[in-house]
This record gives sequence, structure tokens and C-alpha cells, in this order.
Amino acid sequence: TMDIAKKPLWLAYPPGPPADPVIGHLRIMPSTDTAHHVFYDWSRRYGDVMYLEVPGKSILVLSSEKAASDLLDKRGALYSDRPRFAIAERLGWRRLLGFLPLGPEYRDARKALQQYFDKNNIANYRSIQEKASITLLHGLLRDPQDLDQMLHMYTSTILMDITYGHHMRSREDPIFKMLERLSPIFSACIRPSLLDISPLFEWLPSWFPGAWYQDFLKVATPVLRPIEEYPVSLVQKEIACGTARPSFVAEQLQAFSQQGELSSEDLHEVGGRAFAVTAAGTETTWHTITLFFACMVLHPAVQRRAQEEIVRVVGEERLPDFADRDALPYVECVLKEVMRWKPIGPLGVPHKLREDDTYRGMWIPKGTTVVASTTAMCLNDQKFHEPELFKPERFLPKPEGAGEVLPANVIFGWGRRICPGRYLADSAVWLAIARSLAAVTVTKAKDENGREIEPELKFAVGLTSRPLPFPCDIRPRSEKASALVKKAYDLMRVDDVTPA
Ligand code: HEM
Repeated sequence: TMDIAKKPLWLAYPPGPPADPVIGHLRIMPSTDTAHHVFYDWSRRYGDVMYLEVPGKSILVLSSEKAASDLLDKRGALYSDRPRFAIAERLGWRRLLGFLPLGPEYRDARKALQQYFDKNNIANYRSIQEKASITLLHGLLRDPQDLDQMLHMYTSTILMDITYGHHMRSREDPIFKMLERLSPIFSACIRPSLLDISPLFEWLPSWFPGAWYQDFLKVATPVLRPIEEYPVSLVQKEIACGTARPSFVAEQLQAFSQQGELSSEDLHEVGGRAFAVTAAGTETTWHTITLFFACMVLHPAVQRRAQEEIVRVVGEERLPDFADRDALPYVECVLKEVMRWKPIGPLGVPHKLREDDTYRGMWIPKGTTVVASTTAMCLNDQKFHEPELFKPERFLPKPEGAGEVLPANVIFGWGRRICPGRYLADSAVWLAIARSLAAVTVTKAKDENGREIEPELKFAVGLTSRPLPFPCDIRPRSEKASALVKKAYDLMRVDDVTPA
């Protein structure tokens, strides 16, 4: 009501679907797993700046790059706050960078992460990624049916090493076991609940309709404590023994201890910053690579063309490396198209508006949740021809391709909140893609009668859209390729057991 009082009479709210009195769009508000599609459909009717209201919340949905950049980039000082994520808060995740409201705590944590994962620092993490990629390829050749878990292992290995200096050697690693239990928790974290409307609903019994979160919180909370605290405690011990490897946490602990004895508050802060990396980086990167494999199963001609490019440019005596990247334009197109075709962050992460604002003569009240729809931007037929189709050539320059462009913002977000892990994500995904193309060929699996199984791609959608495991057949691309992988793997194991 305060908002209405302040709104000048001559300004209207942005358009949106018809609303009911009092409850606004509550009856038609889509569930989390369909919201990206429904918002996209609505945007075709009501435009790229849409306004929705439910009790306790107003939502602005931006469906074009122009609107997202005008507001989230150019007016970043106004549009970079975060709405509250009630479930995440109850889990003790209030401090995670991605969920933190603006303020000194956010500013310091953002700065630390941004520096560590800065474009110029990413080169330092190449050998970590290369080793993880060898383990991945070796695994693909040995246990091809475990694709999904191996890809999770690949991104976890990289992030655990960079963040904690922790070497994950096997899937039995206690930290990997903890990470595996996190996935279902992440997806529940942003499910709308009565808690979004009022914290008073905290006292509802779990049998009450809509109070699903009570049972969930009971199960999830004990899973989370150790994953935030245990890896940091390992680094502390290693620092004490002088065996700590360089890592984000080691650096942070050192920085904090320069200001005096480490307090438990400091440890909590470092733990939170580190866990923010795990939480935001592991699954997103993993799901992107899973989606790549799905695309290759569905589009054998694309896979063949990318493999031919690699053989032509890199040869068969070695695996592709970061230095080859610029010489592999088609592989680059494949990576982009995987990110565009079914974006794994279908609605990005919502921002929040700090002050009343106006845009194109429309009124947007303070406190509005602002969603930049990645899905709508990726499906924009003004920018992408036949946007529903998986067509990497669209990104090749004309006349060979369509000369289309995928701005990094669309995938990695906007303004001050843009993903600080985007350079690492990009290089980890590229390496997995390029090396997998070099080492293996994926095809449709066959049933017992030898008939090909058409994989049906399904997604579990929360904050991210996770491609569910699908049947496929993974084989060495050639004898030579598999020998290369085996040799690299054996060399790495020798290095691993040889004292430095
Ligand atoms: C393909 C993989 C990835 C995708 C698609 C992705 C995408 C995103 C998006 C869309 C956002 C929200 C930006 C906004 O609010 O406008 C975000 C935030 C974030 N990402 Fe990523 N990300 C990926 C990988 C990573 C990695 C590897 C890391 C860690 C090194 C990371 C760390 C973060 C953090 C900490 C935030 C919160 C930033 C903030 O609120 O200030 N992400 N990411």
C-alpha cells in the first residue's frame, strides 16, 4: 500500500497477464519447474518488461538483453541487491555470496572471490584442470556407464583443489560423498514456500498443507554443517603442519590471521566464502558438460565435425590443450550452443531493486524481485534463427554460418552480480568438451534386440536445470586415442606417488 501511495498517478506498472483482486497473479503463478517456459510464453504476449504480483512480492521479468542491460548493468547500483531466499536462510545459507544482500559483508566476500577467480588467475589452475580431465577420460574408457557421476567428480575435483587444495583421488573421498548429498538440497533451496510470505509460518507443523519445508529442513540441516566446516578444518591442520597447498581457503585464512588471532567468526566467514564457490560452481559446470554429452548423442553429425576439426588441428599424437583453443572454432561453437540451447540457469538468479524506479515511462516499486530470463533471451528469434534447434553453425561467421552472437551476460548474469566463476567455468567446460571429443565417441545405446534407444532428455529444474541421466554408449574414438589417455593417466599416477 505504501508503494501505491508513492506511485505518481500518471505512471503505470509494466504490463502483465490479468490479475485477481488482492491475490494478484497467485492463481496463475507457475511452479519452479515450469516458470521459465511460462514466463517466456507470457513475454511473447506482454513484452520484454513484465510485472507480476503475489501476496508479499512483486516480480519484474526482463526478457530481452536490452532491458536486462539497461536496468541490471547500467543501473547496477539500484538493481544488484538480492531478494531473500527463505529456505536457504533457514538452512544457514544466508551468508553464501550468491544469496547475500548488498552491504560490507557482501562487498568483501565478492572482492575476495572475484580476485581469486579473475581472468588472469585462471591460467594458474590449468594443470589442476588437465589432471582432472585425464581422470575423466580414463574413467569414460573404463566405466562408461557412470558418465553422470564421473562428470560430477570432474568438476568437484577441480573446485575442491582450487578452493581447498584438497586432492580428490576417488569417488570414495569423504568430501565427494558429502557433495553427492547436496544436489537434492540445492534444488529445494529456491522452491517457493509459505516462508516467503511470512517467517511466522516457521511454526506450522509439517502436516500443514504447504509446509513441506519442515521435514526437508530436518533432513537437510545436518548434511550441511560438515560440508561447510570439515574441509576448512583440514586446511587449518595442514597450515599448522606446514603441508598446506596453495588454495583459496589457505589464502583467506592467512589474510584473516594477519589481522590478529583467528576468531570463530573469521572461520565461519572463510567457510562461507569457500562453500559459496562449491555451491555455485560444482553443479552448474557439471550439468553443462552432461548436456554436452546429451547433445552429442542426439546430433552425431555435429560430433563428427568437431572430432574432424580436432584431428585436423591437433593431430593424433597428443590431446587438445588450452593453447589449441583459438584454432578450434567449431568446438567453440559447440560449447556456446550447449550453453544456449537449454540454459542450465534458465532464469538466472533474481536481483532485487533497492529504490523506486521508472523505466520506459513505467513504475517499478522498491523491493521488486527482478528476474532476467535467460530462457527468453536464448529463444529470441530476432537474435537466433530456429532457436529451438541445436545448431552450433549459427555462431560461425557468415557466409559459412549465421554470424550469431551469444553475449556472456545472457548465460552468466548481470551487473555487479555477474558470475565471478565464469572464466573458470568456461575453461573447465571447454577442456572437458575438447578432450572428450578427442578421446571418445558417444552414440545412442542399443536395447537387447540391437535397436537404438532414442534418449529422452528430461530436466530437474530448480535454480539450475539439471539434465537427468540418459542412456548412451561411450567408446574410444580410436585405438590411438585410447592409448594416449592410458599413457597420460599412468604418467599422472606416477607423479602422484612420487614425492616432490
Ligand atoms: C557453466 C557454469 C556456470 C554458470 C552457467 C553460472 C551462472 C551464474 C549466474 C547466472 C549467476 C547469477 C548472476 C546474476 O545474479 O546476475 C551466477 C552467480 C555466481 N556464480 Fe556462477 N555460473 C557457473 C559456474 C560458476 C563457477 C565455476 C563458480 C565458482 C568459481 C561460480 C560462482 C558463482 C558465485 C559465487 C555467484 C554469486 C555471485 C554474486 O551473487 O555476487 N559460478 N553464476
